[in-house]
Amino acid sequence: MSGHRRVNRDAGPPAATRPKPGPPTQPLRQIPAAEAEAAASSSEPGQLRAPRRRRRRRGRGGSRLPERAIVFVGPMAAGKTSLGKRVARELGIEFVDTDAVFVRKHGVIAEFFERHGEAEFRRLEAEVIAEELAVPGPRIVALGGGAVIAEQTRRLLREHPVVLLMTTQEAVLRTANIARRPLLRDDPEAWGRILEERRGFYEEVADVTYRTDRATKEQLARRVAQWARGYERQRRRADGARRHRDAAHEPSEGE
Ligand SMILES: Nc1ncnc2c1ncn2[C@@H]1O[C@H](COP(=O)(O)OP(=O)(O)OP(=O)(O)O)[C@@H](O)[C@H]1O
Ligand SMILES: O=C(O)C1=C[C@@H](O)[C@@H](O)[C@H](O)C1
Ligand SMILES: [Mg+2]
Repeated sequence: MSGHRRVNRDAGPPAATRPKPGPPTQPLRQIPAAEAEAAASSSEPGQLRAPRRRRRRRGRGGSRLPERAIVFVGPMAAGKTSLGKRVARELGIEFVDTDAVFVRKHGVIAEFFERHGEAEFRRLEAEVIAEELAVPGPRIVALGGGAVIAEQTRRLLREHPVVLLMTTQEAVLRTANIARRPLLRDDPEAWGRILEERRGFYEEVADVTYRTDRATKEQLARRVAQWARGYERQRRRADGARRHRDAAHEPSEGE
C-alpha cells in the first residue's frame, strides 16, 4: 500500500500514499552497518529507562503491525524464504511461502515446469498468491522469485508493505541449492540475465530494499522487523502530511 519506492533503512521508512507510483526514485543502497544494531539492543544498567519509554509509546499504538501481509519479493535465492521465516518469528506472526503453498496444491515446482510449462505455472502461482494476500491480519508472505512478472500480482502488491531482497549472482552461486531451482539448474549464470529482465517489476512493487549478501540473517531479520514495526506509523504520518498539503492547495472561495 503506499506511494513509495525503494527506500533505505537509514532514511527511515517510506512515505505512504496509494497507489504506488511508477519507477523507483532512489538507488539501491546498502543495508546499514551492524553498529546501530548493537546500540539498539544495548542493555547497560544506566539505560534501563529508554526501553521503558519505548514500550509505553508502543502501547499507544505507535508500532502496530499492518493488518495485512508484509510481502517479501526478490530474485531467485535472494533469501525470501529463509529471511521471511526469521522476521515472522521475530515479530511473532505467521509465515507463509507461496512456493510451498503451490507445492502442496500442485506438486513439486521443477516437475510442474517440465510437465506443464512456465506459463501454466505462472497462472496458478498468481492464483495462489491472490488467495494468500486476501487473508487479513499481519503475516509475512514470501513470494516465488518470478511472481512479480504477473501484472495481477503487482497490482495486488500496491496494497501491501513490500520488502525487496537483493543479492548478487556470485553470492547465489555460492550459497543456494541450484538443483531445486528449475530456471537455474541447467544454466546457473542465467540468474543475472533473469534479474535484469525483472528488475523493473521488483522496483515497481518494493517499499524498501535490503541486500542479503552484505549482512547476516540475524542482523537482517532484526532490521526488517524494525522496519515492519514502524511501517504503519510512517504511513499515517505520510498520509497526514499529504492531506495537509492537499488542503493547502485547495482553492479558497472566490478563487
Ligand atoms: N543474509 C542472508 N539472508 C537470507 N538468506 C541467506 C543469507 N545469506 C545466505 N543465505 C542463503 O541463501 C539461500 C537462498 O535462500 P532462500 O531459499 O530463502 O531464497 P529465496 O529467495 O526464497 O529463493 P526462491 O526465489 O527460489 O524462493 C539459502 O541457502 C540461505 O540460507
Ligand atoms: O524466479 C523464478 O522464476 C522462480 C523462483 C522460485 O521461487 C519458484 O517460484 C520457481 O522455481 C520459479
Ligand atoms: Mg523461496
